[in-house]
Amino acid sequence: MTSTHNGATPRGPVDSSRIPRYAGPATFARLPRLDEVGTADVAVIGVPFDSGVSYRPGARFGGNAIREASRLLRPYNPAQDASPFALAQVADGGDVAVNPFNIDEAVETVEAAADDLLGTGARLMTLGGDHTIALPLLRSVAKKHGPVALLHFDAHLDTWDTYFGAEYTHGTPFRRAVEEGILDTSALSHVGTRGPLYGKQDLKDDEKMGFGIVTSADVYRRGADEVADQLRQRIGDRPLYISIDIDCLDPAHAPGTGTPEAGGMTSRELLEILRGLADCNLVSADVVEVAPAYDHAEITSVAASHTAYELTTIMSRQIAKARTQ
Ligand SMILES: N=C(N)NCCCC(=O)O
Ligand SMILES: [Zn+2]
Ligand SMILES: [Zn+2]
Repeated sequence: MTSTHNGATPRGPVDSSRIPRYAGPATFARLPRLDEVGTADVAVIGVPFDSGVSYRPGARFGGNAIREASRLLRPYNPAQDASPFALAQVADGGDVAVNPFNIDEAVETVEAAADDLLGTGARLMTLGGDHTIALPLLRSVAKKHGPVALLHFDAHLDTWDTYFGAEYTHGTPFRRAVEEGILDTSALSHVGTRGPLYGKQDLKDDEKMGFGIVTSADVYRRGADEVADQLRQRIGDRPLYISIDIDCLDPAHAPGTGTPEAGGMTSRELLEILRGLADCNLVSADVVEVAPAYDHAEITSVAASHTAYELTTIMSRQIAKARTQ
């Protein structure tokens, strides 16, 4: 049996063969709460914040919708041949209580919460929230690891400058992050990019910041395996942060989001690309922009819960591997 960093056997999810999976309060994958286990190797947290959006609001409800949709996740992940919740202690740290009326303060609160959790040795699996929250999360991760490689799955670049004069919005986190020097600009990629822009300059600015782009059409034409291989080569063994805007998926696969764009990836393509990155040094990740009010039959939150499950599995495998070295 594997042990956690404090030597204990990981406490896993509620046993769904004894307690029906639809019963009781929803934590991610029916895992224990962080306060029930003390510390965790991977802390799943929610950030109920959507004051940075440019179009439809509602991502403040995303974290809890993902938790609800994650009740059906099972403990063994055949795609990565791993039992993520036995390899490492994964626990649900609840929500960060962020100010909905003051974006600057909310950004500070998220950074401080991430500092606290990363300080305990945990990696973070954050459930958003709008994409604004990636900036404070990256700040915190960079304090620990130095500038990190970034894989950004999104229909949008999110490297725009300001909206209505505001610097911290869901369309601007990665420009701020590059300006602050918290990203390793030799390993930055957008995946799933598509849709109309404000002008051609958007792409030129983005390229100058160091980003490579794998469009949604590239994924379709070249296939998930080839894309994952190329990304893996670019990332190497650098500390990696993965930020997943659920609108990287086609609206057919993720209707419940704030700024939908036609022509996106399938959930199968996204999951397969992630599985192809299983050996990368994933230090933390987020899944954001799930807006349940626009969802149908939990299509979006089911896709998001499986996405977070793959990311959590990658981290748990890495943690277990590091322990045996
Ligand atoms: N991060 C997300 N989802 N969207 C950014 C879109 C910014 C815009 O409306 O131009
Ligand atoms: Zn987006
Ligand atoms: Zn985004």
